[in-house]
Amino acid sequence: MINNGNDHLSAKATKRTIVIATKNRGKLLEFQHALAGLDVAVVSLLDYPAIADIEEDGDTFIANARKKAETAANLLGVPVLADDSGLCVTALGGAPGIYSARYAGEPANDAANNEKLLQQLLLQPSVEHTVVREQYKLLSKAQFVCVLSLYDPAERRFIEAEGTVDGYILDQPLGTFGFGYDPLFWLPSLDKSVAELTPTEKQSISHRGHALEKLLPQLEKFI
Ligand SMILES: O=P(O)(O)OP(=O)(O)OP(=O)(O)OC[C@H]1O[C@@H](n2cnc3c(O)ncnc32)[C@H](O)[C@@H]1O
Ligand SMILES: [Mg+2]
Repeated sequence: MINNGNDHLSAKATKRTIVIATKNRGKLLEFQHALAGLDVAVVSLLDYPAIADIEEDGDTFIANARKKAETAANLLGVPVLADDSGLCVTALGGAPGIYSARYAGEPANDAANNEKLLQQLLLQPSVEHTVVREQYKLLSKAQFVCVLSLYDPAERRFIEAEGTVDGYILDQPLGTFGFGYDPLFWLPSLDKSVAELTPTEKQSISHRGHALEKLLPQLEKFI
């Protein structure tokens, strides 16, 4: 158990608590929403300021998810779940991918990332221009990817799941819900952007929702 001098914080890492190795408030809200029915406190690394930022220097989503989960779990002495996710845009050869959070540089900034994404796409000669809702254009196919990894320090093992969702990149933001690239991600199956979905709707269709659904049967024994 980490000794950060705050007993009330250490006390959070007990039974009926799940720690998510994230500092992203948007992700945290989604986990809290998805796990609300389990009567479990969902806390994040924002609750443990003594834990330094974990460098995401892996080449893959899975490597980064494992590193975040294992590092935090070993420090806290409890199982920890990590999420490494991102946006892969076909016309950009899969970019920003694992670099999605800091696409426009440090510190991470959703608005700047979205602006950079549109700039990069508009430089591409191959961009598609299907029009939706009369004034929105679709610029490229894209996929959101989410890899979840839970590390259990007692058994020294990982449990993992991946989820994806396919869509298109819009030429301008649409909708106010969610976080990150949600206002630029169009779902043809719903005729909506991800940022137009309620938390429940996003969970039912998103990369994170799909990954969590797969992981849940194994996750329940840790919470
Ligand atoms: O590493 P942590 O602390 O969890 O937070 P992070 O924001 O750095 O998270 P990642 O390293 O996994 O990078 C994921 C980025 O991909 C984007 N992203 C992932 N899931 C998304 C979603 O559901 N909606 C919109 N953008 C998303 C968004 O820009 C995230 O910052
Ligand atoms: Mg990150």
